[in-house]
Amino acid sequence: MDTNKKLVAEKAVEEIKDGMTVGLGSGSTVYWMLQALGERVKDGLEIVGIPTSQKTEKLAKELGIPLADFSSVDGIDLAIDGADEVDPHLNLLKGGGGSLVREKIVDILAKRLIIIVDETKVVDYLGTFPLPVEVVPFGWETTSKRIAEYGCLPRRREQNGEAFISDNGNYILDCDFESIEKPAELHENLKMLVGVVETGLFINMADVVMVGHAGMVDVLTKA
Ligand SMILES: O=C(CO)[C@H](O)[C@H](O)COP(=O)(O)O
Repeated sequence: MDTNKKLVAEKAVEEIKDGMTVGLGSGSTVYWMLQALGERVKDGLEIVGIPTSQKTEKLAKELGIPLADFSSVDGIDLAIDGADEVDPHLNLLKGGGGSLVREKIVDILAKRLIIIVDETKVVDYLGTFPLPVEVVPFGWETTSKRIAEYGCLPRRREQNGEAFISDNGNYILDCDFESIEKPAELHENLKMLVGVVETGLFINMADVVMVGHAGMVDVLTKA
């Protein structure tokens, strides 16, 4: 399985050129992207990265990938990120690693967003993977009940028996919808709820999805 993740990650890194400011996504597929990018930087590639999570920041530093101060960059040329699900319209469900807010802030700024996944992530409808929704801790039980009215079962994410805390100091509710037929509408409705910071639905954001399967890479582009 990791062979496909590595393959697709290496293919995406070929798109990075000298002088670019690059959004660095999060997750186990992005791990391979960072490894390949670290090698290219060692060979002289000159780029700066904007990490989307503390984990990515730490790994990028270890690999010698130069990072920019986000507040000082004019724009992002290219972002490369993973996803938990991709639908036929290239809408995404993300946040399995809990980094959805920073990922969305960085990915939305990028002139081009490349998503790297293996074939297990490609679905007809989003929602088999529970939708991560980041909420502020204050009054989270109330927020959770209001989210549930949209037809899901929200569960607060736990780690080592404690509430999982995002890089932004918030909780993540994993919301089991089973199937999301209208992701754009659902995203807009959930965003309207006070207490919701962001949802893991990335609508109309990806320009390219690279899918690794059976030792090959399929490139899906927006119709
Ligand atoms: O959204 C994410 C983290 O918040 C990741 O991109 C997503 O979970 C995919 O991760 P992986 O490549 O490990 O399957």
